[in-house]
Amino acid sequence: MQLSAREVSFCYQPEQWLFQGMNLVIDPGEIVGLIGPSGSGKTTFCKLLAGYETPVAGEVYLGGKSLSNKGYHPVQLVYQHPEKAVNPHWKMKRIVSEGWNPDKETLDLLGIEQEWLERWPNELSGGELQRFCVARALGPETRFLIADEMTTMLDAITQAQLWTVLQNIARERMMGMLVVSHEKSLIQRVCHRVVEMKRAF
Ligand SMILES: Nc1ncnc2c1ncn2[C@@H]1O[C@H](COP(=O)(O)OP(=O)(O)OP(=O)(O)O)[C@@H](O)[C@H]1O
Repeated sequence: MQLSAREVSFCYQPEQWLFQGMNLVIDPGEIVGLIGPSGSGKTTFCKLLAGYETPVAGEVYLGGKSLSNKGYHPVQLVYQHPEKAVNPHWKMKRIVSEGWNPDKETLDLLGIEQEWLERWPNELSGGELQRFCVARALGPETRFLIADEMTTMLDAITQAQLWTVLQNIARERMMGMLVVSHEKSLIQRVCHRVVEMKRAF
């Protein structure tokens, strides 16, 4: 099952195009890097792939079909700020189980300690919280993971751990990934190929 953007164009204001005619195909198990200047629309493109925004022109397909917003979304997005991606009024146990019930093996792989499940989001570090956001996104129905500056705020050890786990999962499950980062070394290390987003203006 491929994830593909075909001739996708997007603008927040009429006629003020952020990008036009963007094409991208990601194969199962493939890890693609997305780079480009600040403000070129990388995050917006990620949101289109994950179904958070709808293209103004063109279309995003998953397995040849238009994206559906019903049920568990097979394209999951994890972004830079985990604290903005969780409900502060829920304990971690409930947050991590929003889309599926992560098994102990997945939690262990991501270095999530059982005791953290009983905590509130503000009782965890950014790195600990991001591990939960990754676990939440890795349901068995996830076919593609969109990682938008996912480890930018984390220390080097946590970064390395998370990427090693995700590379293994991508290979074992044939899960495709799009990795957005300004860090060239990370992109080179993790991705099979790189595409560049250019400003439309
Ligand atoms: N909801 C919104 N409404 C209006 N404009 C927006 C909205 N979200 C983003 N923008 C604008 O769209 C442009 C692209 O933003 P986006 O976050 O997609 O870029 P980016 O390439 O991911 O940038 P960075 O590398 O700095 O994270 C920016 O100029 C931004 O101000």
